[in-house]
Amino acid sequence: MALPLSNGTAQVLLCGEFTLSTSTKDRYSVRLTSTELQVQKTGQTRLLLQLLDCIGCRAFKGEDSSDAGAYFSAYFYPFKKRWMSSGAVRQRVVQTFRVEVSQDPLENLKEAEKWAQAIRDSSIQQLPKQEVAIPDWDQYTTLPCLKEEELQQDGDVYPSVLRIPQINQSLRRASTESITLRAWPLLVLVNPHSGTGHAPQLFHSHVQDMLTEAGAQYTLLVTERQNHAHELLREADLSQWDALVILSGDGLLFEVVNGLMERADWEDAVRKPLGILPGGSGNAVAASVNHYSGSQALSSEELLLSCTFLLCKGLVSPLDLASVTTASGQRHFSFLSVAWGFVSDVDIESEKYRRVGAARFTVGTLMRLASLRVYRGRLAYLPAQELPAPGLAEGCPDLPGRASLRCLPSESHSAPHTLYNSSNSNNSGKAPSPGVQGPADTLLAPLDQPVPAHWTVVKEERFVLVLAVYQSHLSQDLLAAPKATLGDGLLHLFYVRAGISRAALLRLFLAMEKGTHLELRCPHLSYMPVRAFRLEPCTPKGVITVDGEAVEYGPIQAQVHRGLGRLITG
Ligand SMILES: Nc1ncnc2c1ncn2[C@@H]1O[C@H](COP(=O)(O)OP(=O)(O)OP(=O)(O)O)[C@@H](O)[C@H]1O
Repeated sequence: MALPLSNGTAQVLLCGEFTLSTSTKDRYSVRLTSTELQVQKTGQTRLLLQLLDCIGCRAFKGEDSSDAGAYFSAYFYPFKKRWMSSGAVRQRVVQTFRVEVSQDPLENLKEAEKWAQAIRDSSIQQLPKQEVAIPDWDQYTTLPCLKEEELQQDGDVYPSVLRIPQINQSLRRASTESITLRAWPLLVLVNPHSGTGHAPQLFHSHVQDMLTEAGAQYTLLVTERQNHAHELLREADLSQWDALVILSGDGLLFEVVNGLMERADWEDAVRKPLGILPGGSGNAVAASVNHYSGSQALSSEELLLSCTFLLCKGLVSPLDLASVTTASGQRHFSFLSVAWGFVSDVDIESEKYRRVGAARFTVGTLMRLASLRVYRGRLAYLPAQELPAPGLAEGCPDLPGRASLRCLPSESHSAPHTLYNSSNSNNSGKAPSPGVQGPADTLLAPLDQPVPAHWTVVKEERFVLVLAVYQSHLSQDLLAAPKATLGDGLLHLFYVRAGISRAALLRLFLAMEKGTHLELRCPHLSYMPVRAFRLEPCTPKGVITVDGEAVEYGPIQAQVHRGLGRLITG
């Protein structure tokens, strides 16, 4: 029988009449279309639940053995107005129906399973459209370096005309694959030391039920020490998981990425989709993922719920990684930032205030402002406009489009599994020794040689901070690069020259909370999108951080590898 169209566009897939689990008295007419679940009690307004907001659906028998009926529950997380404050946040809505189409309990369960399967399949089709931003360089202007005479020593007087960075993005779309749904095995890594030390509790109170609702099968691993995840991911058999999920700050993600990049099979390993859930202090990548999804800025448990929802939807996007090399030849793979000066000092010095959570950065900022330092060094970069947008890194041919992790073809997940990959062990039984792996840095000259002639060398040598960031957020409260998008192949390079007043610097950071710092037209602030940069500190002591982790202090350089990794986003 051909089913009618529901509203002129969406095809009605299933129709039925059920009671609610809570009351078997009233009957509800339920229709599943390709975009929504419609629920109506006779004579009442129709309730419409968007499948875009649905993370899963399951069928089950009643607890009472004398109950012949079966049930299905669908889990939705629509945006709802906040109670007592502005804005809307996702909130859980569960619809449970009782199915009794026959006297036979098995028949009823079959019918409930048919509905649950159809709701799950249709929800997965309802992924947000896949969009990847490709910078249009004609529309892309940078904040120019000013001539010395344009600078005011106190930093509070700004020139009247300054070009502000703008990016007009042309959007390329790719279609979502759709293949039969299956349970998806995840490794969830939780850092009990991150943030205020409550990540394991957050997992149990907020995350695990949603993963179950989404049909995920997870292995939970609470890290026992620093570098535990790094060592594990360097050797683990990755074939048993569809994705690696990190409930922590950015530091544990850094361990995971670098563990994967130290494997002999790094090219495949780094393509394992990564999910990030905020359980740390800064939570920059989690805040960025929330931002890319179009949601308003959130923090704490609201951010966790939003990121868990996005994780459950399972949409995978390309993730740029920067290869960062230090003077001793160490190579780190970075997804977030390289910082020197004010930002890295605040990050590391505020470690002792960890117990106050994200507020540790505010305390650290105020303290460092009180004794503002100037750092001497040389900075050079390769402007992004110098090169066409780089192709994606070798080994990731099917991006930059986004695809649903939950629609990918089944891999074989043969049991039993150990955490370690036996094929990685040699005959002596020793773990393989880690080494520097990864794609060649074709844009960089060796650190002991001058930068290539076509690079731009910054004239100034006295800085308050140098910061390269490649996600929108530097922390959940700092929208540092509002135009940054996933897989844009750009390092967003900022530097603040010495001479800025404390008040002006504070204004910059306050404006950064809304992402409007470039609009302040501060003459001490420079910004440009680059593909590579080199920083050579002359100040003998200092802190350089990569993704918020302190690394060897001294000359350092980086180049972007577009779309080398993959991140689960919304
Ligand atoms: N079990 C553990 N015990 C101690 N340290 C750990 C453990 N597991 C991981 N770490 C380390 O804890 C440090 C802090 O973790 P992480 O960066 O994730 O949290 P955070 O600093 O609170 O958050 P953010 O980086 O977002 O500000 C990292 O250097 C990480 O390597």
